[in-house]
Amino acid sequence: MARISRYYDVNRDEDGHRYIDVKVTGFPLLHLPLLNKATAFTDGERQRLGLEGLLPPGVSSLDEQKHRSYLRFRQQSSPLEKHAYLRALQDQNEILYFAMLEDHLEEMLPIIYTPTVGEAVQQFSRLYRSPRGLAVSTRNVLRAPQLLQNVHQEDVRMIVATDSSAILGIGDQGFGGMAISIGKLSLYTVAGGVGPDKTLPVELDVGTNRQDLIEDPLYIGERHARLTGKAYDDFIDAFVRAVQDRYPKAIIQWEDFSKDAAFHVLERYRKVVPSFNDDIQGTGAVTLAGVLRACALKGEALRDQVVAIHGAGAGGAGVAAAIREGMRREGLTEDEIAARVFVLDSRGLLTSDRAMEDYKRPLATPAAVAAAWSGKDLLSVVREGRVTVLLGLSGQGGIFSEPVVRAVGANTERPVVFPLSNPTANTEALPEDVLRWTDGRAIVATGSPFPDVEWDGMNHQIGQGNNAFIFPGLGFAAVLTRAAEITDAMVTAAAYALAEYTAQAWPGRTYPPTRALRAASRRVALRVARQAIDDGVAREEKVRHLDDAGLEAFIERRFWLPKYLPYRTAPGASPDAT
Ligand SMILES: NC(=O)c1ccc[n+]([C@@H]2O[C@H](COP(=O)([O-])OP(=O)(O)OC[C@H]3O[C@@H](n4cnc5c(N)ncnc54)[C@H](O)[C@@H]3O)[C@@H](O)[C@H]2O)c1
Ligand SMILES: O=C(O)C[C@H](O)C(=O)O
Ligand SMILES: [Mn+2]
Repeated sequence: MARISRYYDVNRDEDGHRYIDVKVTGFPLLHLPLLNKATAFTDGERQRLGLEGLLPPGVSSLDEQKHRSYLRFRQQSSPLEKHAYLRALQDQNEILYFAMLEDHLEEMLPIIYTPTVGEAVQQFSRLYRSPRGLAVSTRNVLRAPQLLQNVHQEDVRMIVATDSSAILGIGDQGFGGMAISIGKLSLYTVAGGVGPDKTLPVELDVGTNRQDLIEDPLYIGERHARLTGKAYDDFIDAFVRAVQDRYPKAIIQWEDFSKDAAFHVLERYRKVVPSFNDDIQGTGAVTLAGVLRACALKGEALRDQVVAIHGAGAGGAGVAAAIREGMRREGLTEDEIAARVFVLDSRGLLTSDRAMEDYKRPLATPAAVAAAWSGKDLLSVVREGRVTVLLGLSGQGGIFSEPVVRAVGANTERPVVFPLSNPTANTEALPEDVLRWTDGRAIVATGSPFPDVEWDGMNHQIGQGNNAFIFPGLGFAAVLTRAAEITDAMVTAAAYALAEYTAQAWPGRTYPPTRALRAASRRVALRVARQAIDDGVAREEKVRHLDDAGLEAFIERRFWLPKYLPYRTAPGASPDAT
């Protein structure tokens, strides 16, 4: 039936129940993370699969295994130790890993994902224990088709690929960026319903410009400067072509490419292979959603706001484009928008009379708008532009200083301040400072998780404005509809879906709590799938004529859940043969 892996398939018995046809038995079976049930193998399975004597005699249920693993998790002494523990569990038994994650999502999300994943990236060579995903590097990219053949999965649908040139706000990380691809894909499974057998994390190791990494004897990546220009393009071309040959149904998420490469790679491939850039598009959508919610909490419209975006890289430019689109939908003209959305890079406000990279041009403020201002730095822009919404995507920890935040607070009763840079140390301002400097009037959301803030007897929930609320649902919808392309309208639909879900389920908040990530992702998936159908890019026949209820049921049925299935050996397979 479904071709899943070189090592197993999933079939249905006479009664329609799913079971796994294993082609591997004995010791190797206990070392394949997608197949290993460990102590949950039943006595019958142990006898049939050549496992007798290889496991302790006690047979555990998944619940008992979860309990045991959770106790061990709690004994780890630091977030990084916890991360390493969960990664090791993932590499031993993926069903158990995801089952536990599902039960403790809010507690474990900051461990497998932002912020701890940032540390895991930096320590990758030191933490490295076992292989996961695909490492394409300058030494093997010419054999990319063969590398893809070496992957055991037969039907990969979701790929997260990074060249590690701009990981979170911590820059070039060489091979360590693989931890980000792995972490994002865990969210695809736990929040987005994409089975782990359908996911593939990829590191595109084009080198690193970090001399300290190149000289570190423990570093496990390529030890040379990054490829640039044609050599870089040839590298990515070879990867994309090999993916298309082996996995024609795969969607690619480009992750943490530094600004120029981010835009270049997105534009070069988005019509070639269904793909999107998470930092540009996912971040744009999640920020638009949160700002729409903040406006609703203020009792105002987006079109009434003046927005400053600090940081003009992949994230900042994506956010600017999304906010502009939101204002367009509320009826503002291009000229009106240009006078309401200000983008700053490290040299200050982008104005049309200034030198800047091409991708920034469409975001520049007409020179006339700011001609009379006393300065083009952040404080001047906030004051003289009368900014009411301040968004941080510069990766510069603490750059939203007290005067800047107070200045936003002087322009509006409810200032909206979102320091969105990750990880925690790169946050532009601490939520409690923002609330203190605005006498508790600010609406605050951050990219990394922060606890609630008590101010003047009031509890302020700090929303997590992180693209984790967008990409799992966006990618899942693209997978389910077999989208030929990920259109801008699909990304925008994701933003409005998140805002709609939050308004209904969590009315007082900018973003849902992370324990609701799965429910939020389902809504995102539903709206994005609808948009894919409306845009004519859905290649999956089965979804094209479904109404919303039908589409929702389709998504629900396909949402992967961590459960052990019974095992049979394929006809002809004998114990210990592979
Ligand atoms: N919350 C989220 O979901 C989310 C998503 C994407 C990115 N981010 C964060 O945004 C930050 C930037 O990421 P990126 O992918 O855009 O990186 P990038 O390398 O593409 O861009 C960084 C940009 O920061 C700006 N910058 C640097 N120093 C500055 C300064 N002193 N003043 C003003 N601007 C300055 C520059 O314009 C630069 O282009 C990171 O910290 C990242 O974690 C958050
Ligand atoms: O990885 C995250 O937490 C969000 C975002 O993609 C980032 O680069 O910061
Ligand atoms: Mn990112």
